[in-house]
Amino acid sequence: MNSVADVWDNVLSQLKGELSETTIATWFDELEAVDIQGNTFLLHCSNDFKKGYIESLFMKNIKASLHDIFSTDFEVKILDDLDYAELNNVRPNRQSERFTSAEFTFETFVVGPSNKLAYAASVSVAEHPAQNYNPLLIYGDSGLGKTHLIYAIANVIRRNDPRSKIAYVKGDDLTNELVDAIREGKTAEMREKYRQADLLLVDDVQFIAGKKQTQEEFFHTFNTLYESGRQIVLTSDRPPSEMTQLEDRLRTRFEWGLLVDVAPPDFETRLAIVKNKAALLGMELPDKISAYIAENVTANVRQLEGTINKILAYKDLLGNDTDEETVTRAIQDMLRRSNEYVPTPEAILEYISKYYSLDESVIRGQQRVRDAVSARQIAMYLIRSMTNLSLDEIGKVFDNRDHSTVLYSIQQIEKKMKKDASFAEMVKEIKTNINSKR
Ligand SMILES: Nc1ncnc2c1ncn2[C@@H]1O[C@H](COP(=O)(O)OP(=O)(O)OP(=O)(O)O)[C@@H](O)[C@H]1O
Repeated sequence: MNSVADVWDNVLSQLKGELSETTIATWFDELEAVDIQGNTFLLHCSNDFKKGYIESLFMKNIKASLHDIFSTDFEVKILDDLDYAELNNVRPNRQSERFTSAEFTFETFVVGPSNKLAYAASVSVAEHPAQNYNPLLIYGDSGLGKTHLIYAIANVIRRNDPRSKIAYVKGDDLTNELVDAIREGKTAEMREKYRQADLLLVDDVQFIAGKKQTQEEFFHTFNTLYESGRQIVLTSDRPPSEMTQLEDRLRTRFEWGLLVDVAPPDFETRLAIVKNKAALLGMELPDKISAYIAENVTANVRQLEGTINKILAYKDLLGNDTDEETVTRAIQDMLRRSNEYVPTPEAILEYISKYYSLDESVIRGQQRVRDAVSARQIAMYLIRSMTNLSLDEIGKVFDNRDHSTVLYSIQQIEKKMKKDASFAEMVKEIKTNINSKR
């Protein structure tokens, strides 16, 4: 099942077992599936009369079918034209909010030897777009501030010219978006969106490598923007020379402008980041404690942030001061997570298949029997939380499902774990057992 529309097709075929063909043809013909948001399935119907009729007579049937498909309860909401238009308008605004957020700015970015070149290049691009470095490509390991810097660029450009069109996309989403656009016959709209941008930001561009059609589209978008003097900023986890599956014509273009790397911060920078983050959270950390954190959490800034968030949570939960014991506990938690054994998706599937006594092919496949659905969702959740696979890559493991189906499954498990302690315990136990197989 690959999209909301596929889910809806499934619901309709289930309803055929309960309602007559005429009923379905008469009342359901103007309904279209729009989205799944959390546990709410959104439909749209322009005809108010039919909408009201379905709401009063058939909601139970729709909910029951969704329950059969996903083994969980759903709310169903039918949007009228006004709601529907609102839903579509809200989305673009959300993205632009990130560019005006005070969180990811140059002011909140701590500069040190490991990132000063990337910082200086970003400031230059923000102040003089498409003049000095086009494209700008920032590369480096995860959690070292690449996304922070491109948001900061967008922030300045938006501030200097509130009308500037900024397009932001993640490399893996670009492929998904293209697939959807092709399916819905909307490639022209998609092109328009990116080729009109004054500033194009592509985060984790390495994900387009090896994707033939995405690279083809991106090549033309790149050329259009570049030739008309618009700024392009890319981030990736490696330099273009190491993107083995990237087409040469893109590789050379990525290298036209400036390549800058971000490296793990040194002790002084880590210390400054710890102090900054703590201050932003309104927490006072004794110098000794800040230094202790900076000495022990060294891999990346995301871990430093995670440690500070944990200390804050312990303080809120336990009401204790930031003594060395609390901090050590928070750091150990962080480090344990980062040193964890990383199982392969195959190892996770193998364990779940035994646990549920289900054939692996059933878990990977499309069958919707109850156990298979739960086993599949748990497997997706565990692969996401125990490996570094992207949603897209996980989808491939499960019969080429798309990333939104994977995301949906993961959210279901997260919600169920929050609501149901014994279920959470069971998932934890499966995880521990997989970990113990190292
Ligand atoms: N030098 C820095 N100063 C302040 N905060 C930083 C710095 N570097 C990173 N951060 C913070 O660390 C977190 C992770 O950074 P970010 O998301 O930018 O990493 P990334 O390099 O894009 O990683 P990924 O490749 O995984 O997306 C963010 O909350 C960011 O604000």
